[in-house]
Amino acid sequence: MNIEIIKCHGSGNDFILIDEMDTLLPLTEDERASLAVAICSRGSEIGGDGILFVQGSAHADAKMRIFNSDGSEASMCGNGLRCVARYACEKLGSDKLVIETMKADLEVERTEDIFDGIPTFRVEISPVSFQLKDLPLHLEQDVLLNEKIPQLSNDLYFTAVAVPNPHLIAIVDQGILASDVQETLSIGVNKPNTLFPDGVNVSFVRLLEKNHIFVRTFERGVGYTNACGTAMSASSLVTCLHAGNEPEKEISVYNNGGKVKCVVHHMDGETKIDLIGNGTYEYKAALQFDSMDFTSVAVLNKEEFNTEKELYAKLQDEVAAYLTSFN
Ligand SMILES: N[C@@H](CCC[C@H](N)C(=O)O)C(=O)O
Repeated sequence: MNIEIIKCHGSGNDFILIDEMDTLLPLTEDERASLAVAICSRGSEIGGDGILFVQGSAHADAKMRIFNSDGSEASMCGNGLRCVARYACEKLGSDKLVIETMKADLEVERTEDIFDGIPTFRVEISPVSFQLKDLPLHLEQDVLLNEKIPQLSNDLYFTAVAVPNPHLIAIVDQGILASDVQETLSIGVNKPNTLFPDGVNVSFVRLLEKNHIFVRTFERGVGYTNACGTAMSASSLVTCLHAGNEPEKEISVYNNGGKVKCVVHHMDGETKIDLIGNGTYEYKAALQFDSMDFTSVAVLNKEEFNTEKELYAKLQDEVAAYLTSFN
């Protein structure tokens, strides 16, 4: 079987994008999961945090399905949606589309470059829910807003939010960020456990200056990634609620792969977040598989997007220089 791919990333959160808009690949659900595990493995020639399947939609312009590198399917992926937005906008010749995702149809649009020459997309992150049943998080209460979870830590204050994939967020200082607290805690809530039966994305947020934050996420189904778009959106919201950042204003969100901007909107009792950032292509190629366990792959006709990679490296240099002043 041959599969055409585009290797792409949003803030260094990297994906293998597969176009099924015209014809679905003849893959069972189990085979989609096996494909994700095989080609996302960092030991494989490709490697990635997940697969983005871009499909046709009965009612929207296109549909995104996201599989994590462990083969689990997630309801949403913010960085991935920007890559899908770019792909679908270019394919359909439009600057603004609606993309169907597992739980919502989301608006996406091409917007002003976040850095000279870098294709940039604004994607809608919604629906937002603080109801613990929507993560799920099993506690004897309905919501968790800047509160302790004694089973996890005696010191940290957590907020739980679904956007709609599940996030657990703590605002921390540099000492905690530099420690192994996040990794230990994240591994605990992503193995069989009674608090989070479906696992959870865990983010530690450092406040830099007003409307500027740093976010690191241990992703469910993956582990540490350079960045997680839904987590950066949810973290921006949490800092508006608990740390003096402002809704309706751009919040610059720095991460280990670059930076994005988020804008938190509260309208008519509903919360939505704009996630704005790059959709960068690394290369395109055809993958040739001998068998449906996808363990052996030949990468054919590889074409690199070198200019895009060079421009993105400049954004990363600028981010590194900014972050140095907080060390
Ligand atoms: N990296 C993504 C989120 C991918 C899904 C996540 N690991 C989950 O299981 O919920 C993003 O950019 O939002």
